Amino acid sequence: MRSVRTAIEDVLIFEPTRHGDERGFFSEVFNLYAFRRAGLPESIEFVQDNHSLSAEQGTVRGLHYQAPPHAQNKLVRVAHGAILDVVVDVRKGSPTYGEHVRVELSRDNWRQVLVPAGFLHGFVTLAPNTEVLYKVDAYFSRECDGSVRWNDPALGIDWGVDADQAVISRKDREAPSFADFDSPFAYDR
Ligand SMILES: Cc1cn([C@H]2C[C@H](O)[C@@H](COP(=O)(O)OP(=O)(O)O[C@H]3O[C@@H](C)C(=O)[C@@H](O)[C@H]3O)O2)c(=O)[nH]c1=O
Repeated sequence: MRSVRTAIEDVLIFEPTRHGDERGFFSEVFNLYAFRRAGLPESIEFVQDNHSLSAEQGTVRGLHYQAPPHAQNKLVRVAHGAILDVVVDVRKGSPTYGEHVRVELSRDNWRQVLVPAGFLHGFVTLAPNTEVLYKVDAYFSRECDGSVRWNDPALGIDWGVDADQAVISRKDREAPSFADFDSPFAYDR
């Protein structure tokens, strides 16, 4: 399995092998040994699998984080459809604080992104009926669940969708601005 670095340290892209034949394909979408060899940190042990369906193209989910002590590393992939995945560094003191990477994940490119704790995460769907699956290494905590306004100009993210066209939850529409966000994460190097 290949892994690819991104412009932000610690945000990794994994490319598991897909074995195609006349029936379709087979793929080990997660193999702990192979992922460790490809760069998944030893400290990450996944405990929960999540799966979401977004019916409409142009659905935005994000930007989300879970604060300590329930901070989550996430390994994100797409089983059907496609997304533009967005990861924003909010580790205080990080040389890339406030910067983001965008990665297209799809049923066709079969890529996975590691979203480290200390990053905001969100995506916009690029196709109808897109199914996103991700592993997390801390259980969901409603109290530690937080969000930042997805299209805050201060973040300068090109989502490729206008605010009045995006399908978005009420919680995400009302999320605080980046200026009002006091990040609970620190850069620990
Ligand atoms: C995230 C989550 C939500 N829920 C519940 C809470 C709520 O009633 C319902 C829908 O939750 P949300 O609106 O937060 O779902 P959603 O907007 O899809 O939230 C997700 O967005 C992406 C971008 C992420 O990175 C995830 O970590 C998560 O924050 O599911 C759980 O039971 N467990 C979970 O782990």
